Amino acid sequence: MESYGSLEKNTQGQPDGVVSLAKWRILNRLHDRNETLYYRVLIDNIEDFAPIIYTPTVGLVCQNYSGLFRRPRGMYFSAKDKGEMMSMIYNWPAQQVDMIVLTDGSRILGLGDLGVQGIGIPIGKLDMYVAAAGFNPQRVLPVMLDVGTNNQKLLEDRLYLGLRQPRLEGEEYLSIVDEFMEAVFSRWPKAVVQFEDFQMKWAFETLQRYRKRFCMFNDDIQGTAGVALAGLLGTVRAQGRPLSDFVNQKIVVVGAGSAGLGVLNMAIQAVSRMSGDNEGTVKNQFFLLDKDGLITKERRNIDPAAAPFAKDLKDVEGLREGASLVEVVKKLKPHVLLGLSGVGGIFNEEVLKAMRESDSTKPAIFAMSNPTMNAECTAADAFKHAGENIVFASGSPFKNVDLGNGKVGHVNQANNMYLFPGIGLGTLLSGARFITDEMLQAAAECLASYITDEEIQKGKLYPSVSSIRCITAEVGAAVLRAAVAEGLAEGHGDVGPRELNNMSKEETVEYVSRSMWFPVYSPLVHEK
Ligand SMILES: NC(=O)C1=CN([C@@H]2O[C@H](COP(=O)(O)OP(=O)(O)OC[C@H]3O[C@@H](n4cnc5c(N)ncnc54)[C@H](O)[C@@H]3O)[C@@H](O)[C@H]2O)C=CC1
Ligand SMILES: CC(=O)C(=O)O
Ligand SMILES: [Mg+2]
Repeated sequence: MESYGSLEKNTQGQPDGVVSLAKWRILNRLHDRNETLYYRVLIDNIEDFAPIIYTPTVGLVCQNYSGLFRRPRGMYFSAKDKGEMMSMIYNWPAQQVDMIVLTDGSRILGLGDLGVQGIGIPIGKLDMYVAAAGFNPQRVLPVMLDVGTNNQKLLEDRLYLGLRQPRLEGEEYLSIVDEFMEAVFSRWPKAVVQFEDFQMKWAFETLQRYRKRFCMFNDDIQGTAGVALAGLLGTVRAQGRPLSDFVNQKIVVVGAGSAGLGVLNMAIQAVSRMSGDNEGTVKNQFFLLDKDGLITKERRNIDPAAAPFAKDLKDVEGLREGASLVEVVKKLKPHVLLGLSGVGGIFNEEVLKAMRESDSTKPAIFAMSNPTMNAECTAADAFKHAGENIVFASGSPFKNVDLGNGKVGHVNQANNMYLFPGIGLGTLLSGARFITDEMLQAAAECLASYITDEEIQKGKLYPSVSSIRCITAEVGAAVLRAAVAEGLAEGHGDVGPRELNNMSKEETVEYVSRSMWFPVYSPLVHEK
């Protein structure tokens, strides 16, 4: 910590990226040298270190990974390993693996295709699994599926570590993922696999293909959706309205990719539960834009995944197919503007100023894209242009904004890190063979109810990252109980389904907390 502190002192005035990378190097070296100590300092300083081992710095690390690479971490399965993956999995030295985070590097944060350099993301996510959910670091596995890259710059970079070929497509691609999944679950049938940062077409396709066969989820689609839903419910409370008023909120979602569509799907399920209406009739309050503007039924070649959310022109009077973001905001005066576009700065001054006319007493602005450069707007700009009355959340951390006269604009971090550790841990301890919508919904509802009315009044939608272990214990317990309620829990270790079933809510939280690994040095000589 002294070394870390003196680095901060000695690098004053240097560009942020240089300083953050230097910090990452210090932590990475410690990770390689002494795992126990690494996780202890991570847990004790999670609020300060999360921005280094996770977003935003992890994005910069991935962009430079081939140059930063010193020692291998995780496992790489390349297209050339076809037919060998079972042997490779059985060669992994750990007896038991509980949690795997898997990527193919095709959409790393908002940074696009980074090929095998994307391995930084599974490593960072699993660091959060250890820090937040107490997974034993000996039992987690970061995985890169190297199916090539379409990033020309990387293909030409002499330091690039991955296969120098265009990405596999179609059946060839799927056969690699199939082989990997079958190999993993034949050795570790009780493992949980998180799909992370796959480009949209494969994110949806693999989720559909595996979710009823294997214990897996897609964090960008499902984890993000739960965090966003919890934040959206918080904004209703922030307006002093009952939760049932959620059905009346006008919500503009910018970005029709895996994350944006995941959020819409989950939010619509929530509205239809609240209103008792079926999903077909509750879509009116949601508006979706992609790079070509407002998506309506007039859209040619509409993506099938976005089609259910396309607007009928008669329902958006005064707007046209492909209307720009500023046109949409001016016309609709939405309660919430939520960005998952990956495009930095698209909530520009004009758009933010238009939010001043919002129909909400407390308009909400969610700039959820990562890393910081890709955020739809900065926190300072949001409070400056949209007004001091807003609630604000971003995917990567920003400092709270000084509004003068002792007033502070609170910055929330709307990031799936609030949920994925609990989804993974709750699922593992439940022993469920797959992850259902009900389990994910329980996770989102748990997070939404974690925050008090008093905190909401201060503009807080999510609890502090420093209490991430407590949050994860609650979320994990909620997921576990949902699995029990659905009759899916088969138990874990010595704790069988009957015991799980008999646990009260408090006992379940206690059980989840007790199951968390904590970094202490294990004695080399045991007491006699
Ligand atoms: N805060 C969080 O927890 C999470 C944040 N994200 C972030 O969300 C972003 C998007 O992720 P995915 O949905 O997986 O990507 P994606 O590539 O599947 O989708 C991006 C979408 O944005 C749209 N888009 C591009 N330019 C646009 C523009 N100028 N105006 C409006 N829409 C535009 C595209 O048409 C596409 O629909 C990334 O930056 C990622 O880091 C993703 C998951 C979780
Ligand atoms: C946070 C995250 O999963 C993403 O930006 O992709
Ligand atoms: Mg992601």
